Amino acid sequence: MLNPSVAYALTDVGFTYPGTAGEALSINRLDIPANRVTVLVGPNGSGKSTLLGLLAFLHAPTGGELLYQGAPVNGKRLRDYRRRVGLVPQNPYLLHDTVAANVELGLKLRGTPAAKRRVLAQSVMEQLGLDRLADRPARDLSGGEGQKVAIARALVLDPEVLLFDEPFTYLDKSIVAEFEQLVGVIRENRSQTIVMSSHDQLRASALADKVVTLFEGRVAPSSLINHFQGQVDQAAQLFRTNKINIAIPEETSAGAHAAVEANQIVLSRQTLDSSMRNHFIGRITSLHEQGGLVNVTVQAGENFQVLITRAALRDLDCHLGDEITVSFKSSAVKVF
Ligand SMILES: Nc1ncnc2c1ncn2[C@@H]1O[C@H](COP(=O)(O)OP(=O)(O)OP(=O)(O)O)[C@@H](O)[C@H]1O
Repeated sequence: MLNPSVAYALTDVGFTYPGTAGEALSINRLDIPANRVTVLVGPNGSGKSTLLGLLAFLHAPTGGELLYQGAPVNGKRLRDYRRRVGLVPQNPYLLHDTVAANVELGLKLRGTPAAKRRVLAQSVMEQLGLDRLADRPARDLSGGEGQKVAIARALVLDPEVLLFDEPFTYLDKSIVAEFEQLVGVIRENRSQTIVMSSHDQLRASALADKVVTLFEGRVAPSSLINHFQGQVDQAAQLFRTNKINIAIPEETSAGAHAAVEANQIVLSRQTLDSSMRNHFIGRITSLHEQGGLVNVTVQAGENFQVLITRAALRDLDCHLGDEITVSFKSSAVKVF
């Protein structure tokens, strides 16, 4: 049944690049909410660009079912669907022409009259601070400016979905702030579906209504901010990395990866007397502000990243290099 709050629904979706042996993507179940911001995070090669390619209808899944607004997407109608979304790729292709001509490109291909094209492009260029560059050859632009042109080219078509592949890669700090503002406005208006990929999990989380973590082509059960490799010792109910042993939920049987959300970890000066089964004593190796919270890195055998409020940090009265205990429940550990 059509659920208007879901833009894309994926069931058992697989994708294999032609001529390759293994699946680049294998997703059991994933909904992308409509008119919300979804961020895809995950390490290099985890499948973010491949998934964006499916959501942009560049290619059809090689297995499973992809529904867009409740309708199944198949190879035949990909071109029609493609017109409804705007993809800004990691390395956008720019024409040997002016910035304005590049921004107008999609409109031109759709047969929009020249006068209307100019008005629409002008408005988007102003919004992105590109208007002063309108007559410059696009090929002479910096990486960040080129990325902005590609963003403008997608925005000007007013698509139902905007897809951004690693928008932070080339953007310098001030442009990132502008981009975040733009996404914030679209998010508040609830007028378009946005899906973007990012390496920067914490920055992306601050922008997102939903964060999807990909790992080896699959959707991971947790973010990978605290991600450890090792193996399960089921008898001892432990996940053993080669540095520490982490208490895990009873029912866990196998998995070579364990992850704990940064906000599930508690910091304390002394080891807490609590029901939490995981306690590791370590030292603070970095402290920095992140989206109104403080990101504390603790080296306690493994590196742990913990997000706490500024008030909590003040109460703890801890500083760089101090000894500190990280604690979390076994139920906070996701093994996969
Ligand atoms: N055109 C292609 N042909 C064959 N294999 C590909 C192709 N593009 C990607 N792959 C493979 O598919 C897997 C997923 O790659 P993808 O580019 O989707 O990951 P990603 O998460 O976007 O990575 P990155 O963060 O490095 O951009 C990788 O194993 C990659 O080598």
